[in-house]
Amino acid sequence: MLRIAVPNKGSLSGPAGEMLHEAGYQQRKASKELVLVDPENDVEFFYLRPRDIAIYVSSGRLDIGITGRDLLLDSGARAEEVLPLGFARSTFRYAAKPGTVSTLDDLAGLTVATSYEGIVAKHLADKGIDASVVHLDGAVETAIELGVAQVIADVVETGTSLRNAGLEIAGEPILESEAVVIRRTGADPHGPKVQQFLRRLQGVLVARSYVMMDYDIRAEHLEQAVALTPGLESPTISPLHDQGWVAVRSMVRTTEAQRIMDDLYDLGARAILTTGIHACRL
Ligand SMILES: Nc1ncnc2c1ncn2[C@@H]1O[C@H](COP(=O)(O)OP(=O)(O)OP(=O)(O)O)[C@@H](O)[C@H]1O
Ligand SMILES: O=P(O)(O)OC[C@H]1O[C@H](OP(=O)(O)OP(=O)(O)O)[C@H](O)[C@@H]1O
Ligand SMILES: [Mg+2]
Repeated sequence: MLRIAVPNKGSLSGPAGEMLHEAGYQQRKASKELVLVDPENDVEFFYLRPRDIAIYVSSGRLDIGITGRDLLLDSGARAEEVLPLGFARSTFRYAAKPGTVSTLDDLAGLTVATSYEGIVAKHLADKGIDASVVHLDGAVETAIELGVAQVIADVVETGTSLRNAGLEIAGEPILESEAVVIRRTGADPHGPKVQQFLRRLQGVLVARSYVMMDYDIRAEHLEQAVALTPGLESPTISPLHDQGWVAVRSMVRTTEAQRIMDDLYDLGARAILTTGIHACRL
């Protein structure tokens, strides 16, 4: 049975559960459930603190886990990213009172408060900056106001938390993060159960970002139309009863669908339809 670590709370938890549900797996009904066996799919889910997931996976006791790239790197655990999942996107940045820190060199001699001590200590060492790091569990934006540090390093998504605390970003992002699937470093990458799990999640990612587009076009414009909708491999072309026309079916990116429909219409295509994809295997 495949053993999978899933975040039990925080920003990763809800979207991870939704993605697993869309991939056809049973998910827990109550947020207090810690373990769930899904016998039909031959998997067992362990709901763990997001910060602990890389450690469990690196120990080899669990086969696979969903966590944040930033949490994986911060843990220093021997686990590696195998599939980015596109949710819980954030950047990890330094911030300070306006006018106090403009370049990384200005951090020298200062104290940085963070919940991600592993990432920050490594970044400072890599850049050769001699600054102190103080570990706090959360709400680090307040550390500057309360005099515990002059700088913070934290997750930034919209920037609202920084603005509310009267802070501004200092320097370039330390890293860009999103939810990722992780495995123990060096684990057999070809195990059939793991491959099936990854294919299911990839299917969800594709279903979320593509729609199926169908349209009719005069045969003489087919090549131009196909250039607009090349599909993932190649579009399906079917004859229509009226021999001057053909029907085309192709997958297109959801974000580009409206522009492509306009361009196809201008080319003379008609009966242009898009339909959602619920699940797929590529
Ligand atoms: N506001 C946010 N937007 C997007 N991703 C976020 C946000 N806050 C945290 N994350 C991501 O969530 C993961 C951290 O999960 P974790 O559960 O520890 O913290 P949290 O979501 O801040 O929840 P909490 O602080 O309530 O425990 C990291 O990968 C981080 O990048
Ligand atoms: O840029 P924003 O959209 O404001 O998001 C970033 C904030 O979200 C997270 O905080 P959370 O609410 O999880 O509190 P925490 O600091 O206790 O983790 C993170 O630690 C930042 O504070
Ligand atoms: Mg948080």
